Amino acid sequence: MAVIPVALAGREYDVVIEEGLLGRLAEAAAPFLKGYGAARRVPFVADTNTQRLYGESVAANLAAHGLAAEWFVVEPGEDAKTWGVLEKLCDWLLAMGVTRKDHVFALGGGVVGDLVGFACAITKRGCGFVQLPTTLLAQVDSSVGGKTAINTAAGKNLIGAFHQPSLVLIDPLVLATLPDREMRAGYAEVLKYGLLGDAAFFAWLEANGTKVLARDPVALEHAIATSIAMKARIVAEDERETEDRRALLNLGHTFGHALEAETGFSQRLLHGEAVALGMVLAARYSARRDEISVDDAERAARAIAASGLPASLSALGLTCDGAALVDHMRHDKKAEAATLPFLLLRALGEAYVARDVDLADIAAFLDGELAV
Ligand SMILES: O=C(O)C(=O)C[C@@H](O)[C@H](O)[C@H](O)COP(=O)(O)O
Repeated sequence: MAVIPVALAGREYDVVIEEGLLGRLAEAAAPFLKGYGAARRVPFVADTNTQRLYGESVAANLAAHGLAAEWFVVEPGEDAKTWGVLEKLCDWLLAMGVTRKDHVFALGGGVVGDLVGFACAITKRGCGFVQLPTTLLAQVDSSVGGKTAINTAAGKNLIGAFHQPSLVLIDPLVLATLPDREMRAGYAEVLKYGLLGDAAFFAWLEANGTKVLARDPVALEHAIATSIAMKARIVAEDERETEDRRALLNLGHTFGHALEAETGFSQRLLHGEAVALGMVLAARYSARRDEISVDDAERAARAIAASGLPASLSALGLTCDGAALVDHMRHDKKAEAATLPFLLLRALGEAYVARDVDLADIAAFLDGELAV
């Protein structure tokens, strides 16, 4: 078991990692479970998969404590992060009578967590929520740190708010049923922590990545806890991404979000896969600027490819050119009046924010990568 505090003054919360936590939800989340009305209803949001897999056991555990789980269920996938679904969810929370002192439970991956977090940020101007992440990506990344959002036609996560959860409960056992492709997509974010800030962890992942992907309990818990410890530290230092610190967590995302936009946020490229390819591009672009060696860039690409993640832009079969991808990047939330900051590498294990990147050069670089 590991407990990692996210040290935000006055709003500190814990991330608890322990096998079997979901089956003991009523005990683990006791301070945040109140229940409305005579039936003592508790609002849960899930997707059809997580509701089918865990709905019954969660409801039984709550029932044993005199509480009744009420469900708002969305379709799996990014289509749930839309205005339409958000509106229905907020109306449902209002109809349930949720107050600012209450907590909504988000049982699912990053899509459910981001959607619920944003709904809770704006319902009654802010009610509480508890993250119960069921994918590796949500466990190591999106459930922690309070970035909540929906997507719009203009791009990914462009409408949202910073709204921290009150508790994050991570049960690594739920990953047993996660499809391998989703597991690999989450593993991309684990590799990200090594690449951006911890060379020793990156080397450990090169040696132990197969065990993590095979859900070896010891390797998996180490990977999750190390990832979250870094994220918690960075979020506590720069909660709202104003000081070039939290932006480091965006390594691979500027390229990645552009690829997701170009592929229509579809199953063709999952978020973690786009980030993996984005990190390869960030590493290669860093080598193009002579900031890391070509050998190091290819070492990063090999670690990504060895995990079964996409490491070649040309293999995606896109029909667009580099300029079209750069157009998607112009919507990046990191964009400033005169420049678009890029997350690049000074070393494997040391990312930094570059403000001197010429977008025409990025387009030319991407044309080269599309053609290789
Ligand atoms: O928590 C953060 O900060 C991150 O940037 C983590 C990312 O991995 C995550 O995908 C985040 O939601 C992306 O943020 P965005 O600001 O680029 O939408």
